Amino acid sequence: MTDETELAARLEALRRQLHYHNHRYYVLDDPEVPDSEYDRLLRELQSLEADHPELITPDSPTQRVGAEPLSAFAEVVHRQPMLSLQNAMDETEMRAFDERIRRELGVAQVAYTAEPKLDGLAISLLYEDGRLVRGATRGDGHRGEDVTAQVRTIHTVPLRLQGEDWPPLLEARGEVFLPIADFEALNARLREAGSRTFKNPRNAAAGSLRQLDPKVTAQRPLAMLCYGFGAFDGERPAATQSGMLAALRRWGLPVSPESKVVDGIGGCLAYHRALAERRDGLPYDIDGVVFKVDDLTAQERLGFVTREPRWAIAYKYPAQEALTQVQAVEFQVGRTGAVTPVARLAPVAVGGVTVSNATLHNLDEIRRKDVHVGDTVYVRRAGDVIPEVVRVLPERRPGDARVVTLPSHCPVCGADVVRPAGEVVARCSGGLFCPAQRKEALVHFASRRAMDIDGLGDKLVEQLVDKDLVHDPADLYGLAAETLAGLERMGEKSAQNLLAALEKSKETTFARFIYALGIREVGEATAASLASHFADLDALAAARVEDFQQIGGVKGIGEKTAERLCARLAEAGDRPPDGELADWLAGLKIAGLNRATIARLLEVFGDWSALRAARPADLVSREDSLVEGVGPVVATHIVTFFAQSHNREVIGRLLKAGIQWPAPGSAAPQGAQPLAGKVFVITGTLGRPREAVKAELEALGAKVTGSVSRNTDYVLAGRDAGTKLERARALGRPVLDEDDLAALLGRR
Ligand SMILES: NC(=O)c1ccc[n+]([C@@H]2O[C@H](COP(=O)([O-])OP(=O)(O)OC[C@H]3O[C@@H](n4cnc5c(N)ncnc54)[C@H](O)[C@@H]3O)[C@@H](O)[C@H]2O)c1
Ligand SMILES: [Zn+2]
Repeated sequence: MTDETELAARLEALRRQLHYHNHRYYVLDDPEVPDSEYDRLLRELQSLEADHPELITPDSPTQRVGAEPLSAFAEVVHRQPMLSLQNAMDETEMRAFDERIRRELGVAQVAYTAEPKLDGLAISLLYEDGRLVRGATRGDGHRGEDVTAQVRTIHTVPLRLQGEDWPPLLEARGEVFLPIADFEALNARLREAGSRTFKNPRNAAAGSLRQLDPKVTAQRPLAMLCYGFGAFDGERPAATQSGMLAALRRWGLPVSPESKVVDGIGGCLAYHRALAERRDGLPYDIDGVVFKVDDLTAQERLGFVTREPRWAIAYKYPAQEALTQVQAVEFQVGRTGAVTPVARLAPVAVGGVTVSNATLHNLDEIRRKDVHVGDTVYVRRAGDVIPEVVRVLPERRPGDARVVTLPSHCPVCGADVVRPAGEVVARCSGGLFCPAQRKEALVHFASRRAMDIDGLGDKLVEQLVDKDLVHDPADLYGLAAETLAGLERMGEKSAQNLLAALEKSKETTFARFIYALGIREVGEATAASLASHFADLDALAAARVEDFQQIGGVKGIGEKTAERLCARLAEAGDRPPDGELADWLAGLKIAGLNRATIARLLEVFGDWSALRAARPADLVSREDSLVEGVGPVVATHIVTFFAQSHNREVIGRLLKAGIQWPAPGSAAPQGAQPLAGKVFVITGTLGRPREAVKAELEALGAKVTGSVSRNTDYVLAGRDAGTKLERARALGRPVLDEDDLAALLGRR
């Protein structure tokens, strides 16, 4: 191949790619690659064309602005073309621009208007006799799309101009954009609805404005700011760009409050630098600063080139989006045991910093975005938002790309990783010994409502762990006075105090101890329920998930069906013959009661009399928690926790260190035991801590159990009592409130 054919092929390839990307960006509002990638291709084409001007074709992307208007919209021919802007990527290019302007104008210093370059899409607003008659997109610069109905839905666009001195015809130009927060909210909404999300606020703004149905546009919180004017009939109210902006503002058009006149290149650079400092905090995306020669006569003298005015420039900021490769996906374990995936990226500059990690949030997110190790991804870092993998380019996926899977074991400690059904977050179950969770576990263990170790707060835990003196709670009980006294802000005295507090903490209650273990979702109340349900720690540690649940009622029967069935049974006269009970029930044609359900119903309530005696609550299918607050998810957390041999080992050492609690019932005093032999169940919220009530009942000889059965003598029900109360009623067991109990004990 000769050099010429090679060059021609390259030019052709670049043009083809740029046309393709233009279409995705301008027509579909769904770019495949970030701007940095597009700009790289465009710059390559520009430099090849500069070296070989004879090869420039009129349809080359370097010769045009935007893309042709979408035929679904009516076409608008602009009275004055809507152009693009030349770019400066760095200070050198910016200085070169200023030098050229000064040379051509023959002046020593130029005044420029400066304003942020909002990243949205250009809009032309035509006002005739002060009324908005047309809104149009830029399109290819000559022909745009008529979006009048859509523009009318933008609150900041005035439908009528204010004041008197506006010209009979005015074309205002500005940028339609979507603030970052509204963009995030819009994407969240779209994601929830299962719709396609937008890659960035610019595409979201363009996609929202270019909706055939203006009702959709009306639901998108678009904003608009004017930065100039196009067609203008009549006398201009000012001789400068800034004066014209002031006039637009006076007529009620929104103009950027950041817009300002700066002097010379020094003023430009200072403005650019100052705005860069604030860029991350701005509520909208900007991709640079636009500088325009302020004097309108000078603008006219400078004129235009093919696709851009010669009197304006966009001095760009570093791109906030880039392409890079996912080199690995690692899992990090947080202080609370949450296992989160992090993408390790080939380092890439985004938004002015080098990014080499991006959070992937969780496994669902990885699946939704379909991220594989080896993928080329589109990363975005804008505002204060942490770098994010926006999407994958599946067409660039290498053959050896790997699917990401959740590790079965914690990468830090090796304990099982659990992710209960329906939960998004996966967690390490090695709470008591996982180094990642060490500090959190120790602080919790020592906290007042857990083991109540006075003087052992965050700061001290921090030191003990960082100095490698303590790895798990059991190590606390082996600390020596000399070791402690040597720590920062610890004297002899406080060391002695801490040792005393540790000693004192050894006398505890079963409930406190369970709570102190820091099992996921086992709070104080649940720990108390567990302590009253299980005889001892061994029983708790040996429990299986099923041991926390009790299946009640009849599977498949809901509340409505149960009520209807009971009503029909109550009004039924003759008892059907035993063998025909199933057919008879089917003949009732009760919704929700099919043959399979009937078969199960008869398994539980064998005959006619049992069935007649049943109340709706007895029939409704349910999975009761045997232990208050312990549903299937919490049960899974408890079982997995005790399944970790390291957790059990730490518990063993804690007990060996001397931690103990009174066995249930052992605290019973010798006095009168009016409740001897009575079986109580406590449910709901009582006026006093449940543990205290329980202790009192036990002191009076009662046995307190966790579930209601026919053997239950009394159910003590507090506020918001749930299934246990229902069950008590269904089984006809006496229910007491706290006043009833006091009366029972002869205290009232
Ligand atoms: N990712 C892709 O596939 C892809 C494809 C095509 C274009 N692009 C991107 O689009 C951009 C090129 O588009 P362009 O030709 O519209 O140029 P541009 O967006 O860089 O600059 C011109 C535009 O700037 C806007 N603007 C904002 N503030 C302004 C102000 N104060 N004064 C004047 N104009 C202001 C106007 O809408 C104007 O049309 C590049 O950033 C390019 O990377 C990306
Ligand atoms: Zn772990």
